[in-house]
Amino acid sequence: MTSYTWWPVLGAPMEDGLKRVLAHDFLRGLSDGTLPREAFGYFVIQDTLYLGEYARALALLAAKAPSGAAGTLAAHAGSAIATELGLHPALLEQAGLDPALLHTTPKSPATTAYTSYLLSVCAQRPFHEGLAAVLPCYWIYQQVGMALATSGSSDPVYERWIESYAAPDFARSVAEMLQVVDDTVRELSDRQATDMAEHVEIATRYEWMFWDAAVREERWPW
Ligand SMILES: Cc1ncc(CN)c(N)n1
Repeated sequence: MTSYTWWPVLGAPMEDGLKRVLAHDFLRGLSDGTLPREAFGYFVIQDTLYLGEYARALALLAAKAPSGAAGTLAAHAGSAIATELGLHPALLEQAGLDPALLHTTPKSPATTAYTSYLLSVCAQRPFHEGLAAVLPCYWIYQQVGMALATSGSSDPVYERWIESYAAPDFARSVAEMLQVVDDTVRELSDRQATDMAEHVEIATRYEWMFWDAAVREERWPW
């Protein structure tokens, strides 16, 4: 990471967030197999809802991107849906949960907040700010996948989830996005780089909140 131009500018808020994420009960439970199936199912369903909006956010960014990055972002908007979403129904089934829940569950408060934030930044703010908002989504999941893969999980369903984020295919797509971030940061003023760092910090907090909502099985008050 240290070889990237963006790392000194954007690395600190994500590293801090990553420590908190790795210490969270959700990921500890995924790793040692104690995570309740209900919390995992809640996460997978909410993640499906999240990924649909996330793909839209990437498509909005693709439309604003400089020509060198537009193709990468447009391709990612498609692959976010194809690869990650492809896994979710199978994970639910393997976990003994009903995949039909994918079609009947509404977005939770945390999912609503995170996806609304991503969509508004990508639609209404300059390209570099939107890019900063989606960066933790890539970087944190890759780091989580690699960290958890060192010991794996005794639970085969959780192990399958971990493997998907420790896989070379995911690493390749993260590397593509990190390169886009690098090319972007090189062209920015200090003020613009600070704006990026603020979005990285907010999105990193949302990543933590997303796992936290799953453990609490967060619901709307009515
Ligand atoms: C909430 C969330 N953040 C990130 C990722 C990884 N694309 C994800 N699947 N879900």
